[in-house]
Amino acid sequence: MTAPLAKSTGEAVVPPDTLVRLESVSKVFGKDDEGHRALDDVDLEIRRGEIFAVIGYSGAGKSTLVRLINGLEQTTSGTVTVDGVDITRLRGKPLRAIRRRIGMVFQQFNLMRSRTVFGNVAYPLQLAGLGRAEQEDRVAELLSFVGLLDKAWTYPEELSGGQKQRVGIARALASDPDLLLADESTSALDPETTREVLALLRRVNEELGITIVVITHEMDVVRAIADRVAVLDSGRVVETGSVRDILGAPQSETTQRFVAATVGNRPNADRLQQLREAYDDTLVTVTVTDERALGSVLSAAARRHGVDFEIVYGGITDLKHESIGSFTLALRGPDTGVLATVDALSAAGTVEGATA
Ligand SMILES: Nc1ncnc2c1ncn2[C@@H]1O[C@H](COP(=O)(O)OP(=O)(O)OP(=O)(O)O)[C@@H](O)[C@H]1O
Repeated sequence: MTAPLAKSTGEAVVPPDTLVRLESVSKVFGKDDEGHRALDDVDLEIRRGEIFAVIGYSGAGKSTLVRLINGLEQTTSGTVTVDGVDITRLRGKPLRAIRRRIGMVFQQFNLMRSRTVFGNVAYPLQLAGLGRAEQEDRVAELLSFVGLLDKAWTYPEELSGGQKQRVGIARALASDPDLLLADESTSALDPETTREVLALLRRVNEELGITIVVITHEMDVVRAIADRVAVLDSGRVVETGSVRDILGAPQSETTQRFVAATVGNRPNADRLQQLREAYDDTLVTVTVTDERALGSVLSAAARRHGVDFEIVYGGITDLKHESIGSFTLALRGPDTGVLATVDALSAAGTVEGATA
């Protein structure tokens, strides 16, 4: 089963590897001057083949963003382009054609209780007018992909939350979408089931080549699955970049809060103050993607500069394909040696907070 990506219309001015682009998008609910600005001047670019996460607290505008991408809502200003087609003012048949190429996965699964698993997954195929035999083949293919072939004749209420979500994913894949929008798709699940569903979404991305937009309020989800992430705060994108960069060196206060809640390897301001009081030495926090490089810098520092070190805080965080380590070090030794060590650490990673 493959999901061939439809070709762009050719009229597009967007780069060919961009599947979704939002340009200066604002969405105001209610009257313009006294209305509520759910999204405010948002620019985003989602590339073909990636898993892109949008993270934000409740009310940040995440669901509104999803509804704009799948054409359920229209922008107040700005444009949304999907595969080269500006969908901002599309209506009727052309809009439906684009929407068929976008699959949706929901937090509450949205399965029909009166239909079996088969009936739920077959539903979009029925709507598309496929014959019974074709429906059966396709549903069998989809259910074996999500590991639920043996549950075809079961009703949703007999399934666990994780199984329900796997049915939801199978149904979303039924029409061979180019893009899957997963709106808080693991928020109703326990941690173990969350891991299973995220692993399935990764297979959807890697084996079927489907671009995925993951909407979440949990940095753990971003960390486990995404390539890039945008941080949404009160309707604005406050930071966007690779997961590695965002987790390694979060810039905005909102991002720092998300990262601190998940990663736990960077001291917060209070903890840093306690460490400063407890250690007379130079304290630095160094973030690296190659822990071995850090090890060799530190052993060279001891040898060449007579600088001793102690790890006073830190740890390693696993990302999708790599890991990042963040370590707060107390460096002690001659001033010139400590400075030379900080320089060498800067070459191995990102160094922050050198305090004498
Ligand atoms: N149809 C609507 N009419 C009026 N206000 C709306 C509408 N939809 C959303 N809003 C408001 O827009 C803001 C953003 O809502 P949205 O649902 O997009 O946020 P969210 O980040 O998805 O939050 P949550 O995680 O709680 O679902 C909220 O203040 C919300 O109350």
